Amino acid sequence: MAVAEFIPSSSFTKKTNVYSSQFSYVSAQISQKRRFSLRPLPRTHYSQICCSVTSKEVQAPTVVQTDDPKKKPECYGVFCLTYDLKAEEETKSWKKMTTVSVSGAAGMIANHLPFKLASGEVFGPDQPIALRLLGSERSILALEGVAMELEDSLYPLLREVNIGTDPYEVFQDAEWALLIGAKPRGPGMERAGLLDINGQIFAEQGKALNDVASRNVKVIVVGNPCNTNALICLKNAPNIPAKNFHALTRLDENRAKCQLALKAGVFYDKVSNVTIWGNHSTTQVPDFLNAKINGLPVKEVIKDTKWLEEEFTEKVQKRGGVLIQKWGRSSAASTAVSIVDAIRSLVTPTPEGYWFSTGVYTNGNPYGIAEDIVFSMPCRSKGDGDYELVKEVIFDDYLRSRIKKSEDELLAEKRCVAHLTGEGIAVCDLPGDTMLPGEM
Ligand SMILES: NC(=O)C1=CN([C@@H]2O[C@H](COP(=O)(O)OP(=O)(O)OC[C@H]3O[C@@H](n4cnc5c(N)ncnc54)[C@H](OP(=O)(O)O)[C@@H]3O)[C@@H](O)[C@H]2O)C=CC1
Ligand SMILES: O=C([O-])CC(=O)C(=O)O
Repeated sequence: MAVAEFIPSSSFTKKTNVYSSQFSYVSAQISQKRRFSLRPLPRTHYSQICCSVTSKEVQAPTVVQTDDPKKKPECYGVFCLTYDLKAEEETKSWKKMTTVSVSGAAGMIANHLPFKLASGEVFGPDQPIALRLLGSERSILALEGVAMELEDSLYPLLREVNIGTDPYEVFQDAEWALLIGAKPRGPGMERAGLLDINGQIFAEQGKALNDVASRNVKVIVVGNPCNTNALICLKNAPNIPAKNFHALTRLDENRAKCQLALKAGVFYDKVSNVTIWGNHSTTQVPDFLNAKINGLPVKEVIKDTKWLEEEFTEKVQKRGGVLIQKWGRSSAASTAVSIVDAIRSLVTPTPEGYWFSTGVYTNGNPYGIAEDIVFSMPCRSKGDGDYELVKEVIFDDYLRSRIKKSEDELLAEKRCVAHLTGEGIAVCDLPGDTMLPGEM
């Protein structure tokens, strides 16, 4: 019985490909519901199954005979393979496969992210996933390399890997779209130029998502400038709820937690309720007024207000830039970790009294922030992929004035990309200090 056609590694005939034999083999077995292997077998058994494969067919694995019949009750053929039956039991409790599309999949962040997604640490140990990786003509070989490494990692939950260069193919039925690919900034580059070039990418990808992704796809925009790119993306995807689009500001939240922990002399798990308000730029506002350390307001633990308003705030705002100076490239591993955190926060119920930051579409927000932009705000989730805004936050003049600055910046960015959001002619009047973290 032919259940899978083996595609040799490195063989790509179409723009989007199921990558290599391992994955086509595994997915074909799922659809056939074969008794003997509903998921990749444990390492020790894997080669046994592989070796029984002819060029066109997957055949039943060779039955393992016991030397001493007394040791094992009578069994017949495939029923001797008790470990496989156990595997079937395990996979029975698995959820339906979820499809995750990742753009910029051959870049630095993607060096880390797909492996975390495949490991089960993001969506859970019972959530099989299909990974669809988007690259370009210039990165297709590197993307093949990513797929090979995924293959060699033997992740049981990773059931399919596709790579491709056409977002209309790679985003097909995506339930999660992690949009990382964007042109990096260069020295002397005008901000407006960056918005325009990267904006085009997100306009195109928004259209593709609109046409082919799941109607309830959750989109996390990472590529900078992520807030306005997320706005462009959602405006080009009118058939997907605007609420489903996020700009990644979780890295900023994590950075802020780290700085507060350092100052207070506590481990960072004691720091909570840190909101990043506004833009993922140097106008972002790490909120120390509502944040907590060991359940107490930060200001009761760190009494140095000058430090909080000046040093702390600036440190978080400019952390990306300082890192670029040290590393010679922008944060990649910690960004991947923060994407994991951002997804987990949406697929896990937020514990009572806590919240997390994410950049979301302003549409009836309770804080008086301008509508129709993507603004980072405090959110909670029931764990269903959706979120609600947190109402129990307080403001003072300092916080309000800082939030206003970030709001002004985002409104200016929005005017600058009006041609990409279908709102007329672009007018770029960006304030002078709208450099992205890391822009030098
Ligand atoms: N929101 C946040 O917290 C953070 C955001 N970022 C942003 O994430 C993005 C990706 O970062 P990182 O993975 O380190 O970057 P890399 O330069 O390593 O990879 C970026 C990828 O983007 C793709 N890309 C798409 N369009 C273009 C284009 N026009 N020119 C050049 N490359 C393009 C490229 O892949 P291909 O050739 O396949 O298209 C490239 O591999 C950047 O915009 C970065 O600023 C980074 C850190 C934190
Ligand atoms: O500035 C960059 O390109 C990377 C970035 O967003 C960050 O590290 O926060």
